Amino acid sequence: MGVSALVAEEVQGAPAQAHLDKTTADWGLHRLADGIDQKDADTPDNWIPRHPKILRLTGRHPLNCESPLDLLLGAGFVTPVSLHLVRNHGAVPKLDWKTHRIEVGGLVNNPVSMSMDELVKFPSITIPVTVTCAGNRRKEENMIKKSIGFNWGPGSTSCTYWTGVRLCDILKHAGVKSPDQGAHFVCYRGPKGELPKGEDGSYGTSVTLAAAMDPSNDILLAYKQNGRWLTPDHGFPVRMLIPGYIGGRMVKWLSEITVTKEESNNFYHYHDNRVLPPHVDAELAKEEGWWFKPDYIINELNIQSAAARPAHDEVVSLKHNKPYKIKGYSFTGGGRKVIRVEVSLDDGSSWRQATIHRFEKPNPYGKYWCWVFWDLTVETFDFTRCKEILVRAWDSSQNGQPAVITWNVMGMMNNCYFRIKIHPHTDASGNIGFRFQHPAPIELGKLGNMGWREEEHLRDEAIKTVTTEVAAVQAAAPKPPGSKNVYTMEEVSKHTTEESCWFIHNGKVYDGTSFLDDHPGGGDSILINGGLDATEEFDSIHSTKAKEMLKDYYIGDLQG
Ligand code: HEM
Repeated sequence: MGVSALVAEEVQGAPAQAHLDKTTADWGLHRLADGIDQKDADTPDNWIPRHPKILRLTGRHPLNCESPLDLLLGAGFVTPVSLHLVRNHGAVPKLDWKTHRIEVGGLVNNPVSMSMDELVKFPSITIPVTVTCAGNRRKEENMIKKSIGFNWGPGSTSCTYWTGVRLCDILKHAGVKSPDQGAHFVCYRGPKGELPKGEDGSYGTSVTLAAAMDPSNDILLAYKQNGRWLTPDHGFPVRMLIPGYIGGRMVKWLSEITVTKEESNNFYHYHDNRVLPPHVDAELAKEEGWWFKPDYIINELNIQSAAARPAHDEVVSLKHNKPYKIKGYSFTGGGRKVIRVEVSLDDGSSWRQATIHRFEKPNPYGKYWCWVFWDLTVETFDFTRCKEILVRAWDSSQNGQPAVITWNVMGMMNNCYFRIKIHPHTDASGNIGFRFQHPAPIELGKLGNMGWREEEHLRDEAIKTVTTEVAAVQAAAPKPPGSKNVYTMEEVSKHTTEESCWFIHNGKVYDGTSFLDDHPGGGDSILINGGLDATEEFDSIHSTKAKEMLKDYYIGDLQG
């Protein structure tokens, strides 16, 4: 069976409902995306159906997306696969069920090369798991200072059923050696040559052998999501699934598992998914070897909560005092339980307890893998007495959320209080009420408004611009059209190939040709912007360091 046949296949019956309250999942919603989005048309992913409403966070390619909060939570406890967040570092590999193999080796007595047909013969389990990118809510951090990661909103979390074979069963089958015999880690990776960096261009990482062998952790080689074979974006034909861990450890397109003495030496294991102290920027991290200090790795998710209602830019009338339901999600990591969600309408002086809606039962070892939804009913007049809605949660280890952000260079694990500002609002007919403003939503509000952290950021940036860039621009004499380094749009649009690839950023023309092979985001992401204005896409993705690098590729200005 080829990829397209598998993707198009009908639901194979809903998965076992062992951990689910049957009334909560609307299986009718769980259809896959059924068409090629025009945004993918001229990218290497032009064979993958994707939902038109996903929010693309790194332009058209590679796909990194989350869904608008309203749509995500509106879909219920189980997220439709087409709305599930996607984190791709490059083009999606085109793999075939029939030829794909998983090699299991290293410190094992019987190395195994396993086909997919062989893998699915092992006993499997089906469990609901919330998968979250460690960069969830990174945009809020980036508004304080740009990290090296692109903007994620609060929607980079999703919950689906996953079906797969336990990693511990596969390791036992291969005759895994014991810690006494030097076995301490399980390393695993996707296909070689997939990504621009690292020795073999694969995305790989590791977990401890102790975690891998513990059946209470439910670590799976997953091959189905919501009852269907995986889609290409989610790792077809098989991926690692580690409940309660950050998404970055759940390697897709799983190709090799190796039991080792040391943790993974893959480039992405060290240079991704770390929380470094706030004084460490990208340069210092490299200079002082911070990427290799073992204490800064992140595995288990931290306690998190966010509100979907009131939505960003939602307006509530004050004509009558009415009940209003504030609602959102919360999750935590490591199998812990979310035990408390609290809302403050008085700047944190007092906290009201929200009602938690829990849809899963713990696994047989008492561990929880899924988000909860919560709500709290207040009265609209309550909003007259406050400027902000604050939300925070607690888990069963008494971990709470901090009030403020601690910035880190990768912009990861931001779980500060979710803060929604409340502004007085008068509509066109003179009715008074309130408008709500989220911190840093990915899409603009209906009224065209941005988040409050973005507004603060823009104010800071504007001050910097006035003092530096504008002064420099004013000092430079304007160049007449047709002179050596002023280009028309028509001229720029001719440079779209590997031999000559130009693009525009903020009215300046850049020649990215010589950087195609070395670009950390892959040559394709620059190529598909060849001849175009890439300002918006470039700014949403890149760090300050990357922006500084641009000047090396500057060749002139755009006419006008
Ligand atoms: C010569 C121009 C460019 C330079 C110097 C450059 C530099 C970089 C650098 C240093 C990174 C690593 C992350 C960071 O430090 O921000 C990166 C990542 C990336 N860049 Fe560029 N870039 C260029 C052009 C572009 C263009 C035009 C696009 C498309 C709009 C693009 C898309 C990406 C993507 C998708 C990533 C990967 C993000 C991820 O997966 O984390 N780049 N680039």
